[in-house]
Amino acid sequence: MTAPVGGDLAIETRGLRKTYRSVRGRAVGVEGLDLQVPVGGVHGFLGPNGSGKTTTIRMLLGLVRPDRGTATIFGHPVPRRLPEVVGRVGAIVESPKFFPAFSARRNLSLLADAIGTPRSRVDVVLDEVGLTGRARDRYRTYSLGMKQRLAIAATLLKDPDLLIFDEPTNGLDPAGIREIRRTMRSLGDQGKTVLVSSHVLAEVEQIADTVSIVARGRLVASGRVADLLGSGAGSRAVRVRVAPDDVTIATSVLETGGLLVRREHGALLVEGLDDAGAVNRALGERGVWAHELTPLQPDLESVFLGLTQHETPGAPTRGRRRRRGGPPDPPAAREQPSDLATEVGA
Ligand SMILES: Nc1ncnc2c1ncn2[C@@H]1O[C@H](COP(=O)(O)OP(=O)(O)OP(=O)(O)O)[C@@H](O)[C@H]1O
Repeated sequence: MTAPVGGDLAIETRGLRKTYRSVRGRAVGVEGLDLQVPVGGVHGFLGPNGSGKTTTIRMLLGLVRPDRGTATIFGHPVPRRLPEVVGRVGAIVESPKFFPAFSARRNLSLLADAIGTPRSRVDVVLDEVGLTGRARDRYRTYSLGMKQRLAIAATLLKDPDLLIFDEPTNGLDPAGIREIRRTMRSLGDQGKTVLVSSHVLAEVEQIADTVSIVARGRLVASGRVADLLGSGAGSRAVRVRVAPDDVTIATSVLETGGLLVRREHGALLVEGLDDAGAVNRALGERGVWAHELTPLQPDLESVFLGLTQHETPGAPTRGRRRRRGGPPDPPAAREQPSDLATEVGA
């Protein structure tokens, strides 16, 4: 198991389970989920489509009743004691409704009145999400990204300590995604806790301090992003450059040594090694000298794929299984550092 994320927890679930009625009996939404979200910073809640992220968030917010298990927000059991803590929580689960013909400022002012928040907060939150310059324009003229930022602004009106965003960048273009990311990071830097669900790893990798990875309703890994990426544990792939005339012999030497070699942009991507020095040695023994030998760090995407791709229904969720047949797994998927084979769900 990775090192505990430590300190107080904004969210904790234990053995959380939710099934839905389906034509084929009961479908599992969440299966015994143990989740720990530390106070402060951005926590990525990651998993493929249908892995139970939305169901979990809906249970935390009292929108869906769990079959079993417990959940707390800032130590308050939810949904039972949700009223005690709801003032500290802002969430976007579905697209909120705004009046299309009203400006952002007018929409937020109405909302501030409705929830009993001073109107002075409106300009603060518009600034927070970078909408000050467009605050007087009608909502219907906004891009999708701006609409989503306004939704975030609405959740910030009551200055919550915990923000829960379910796939907030869905459908946005790269500029919109960047804006939302920037906003979430800034909230995390202010000491707020941001739980952001996503199935797009690359997005979360850049802003999350800690992550939980779920597959088929269960936790398969959690911890600090740096730990999950195996920092200090070494990389199991290297990029090798040799003289163009040596590419064929270098490929043959390395493949004979049991390594997987791919050509990529004029370089060789070598996978399946325990020690990058072995590549150098093997080449040197055949009189081939590398111009470049760069260990490659696995990214969160490959960690995620390694942990979630091979989950099969009813299978245990600890560790990973190798695919039968087919090409070898990518480096991070094939050989995770031991702290990746976390058993937080255990
Ligand atoms: N209201 C419902 N009725 C029946 N099954 C449901 C319902 N809501 C969710 N499910 C099922 O529960 C499982 C988990 O769904 P959920 O939406 O929580 O996953 P998710 O990780 O949020 O997925 P996505 O990234 O696609 O939003 C899926 O198999 C889904 O089909």
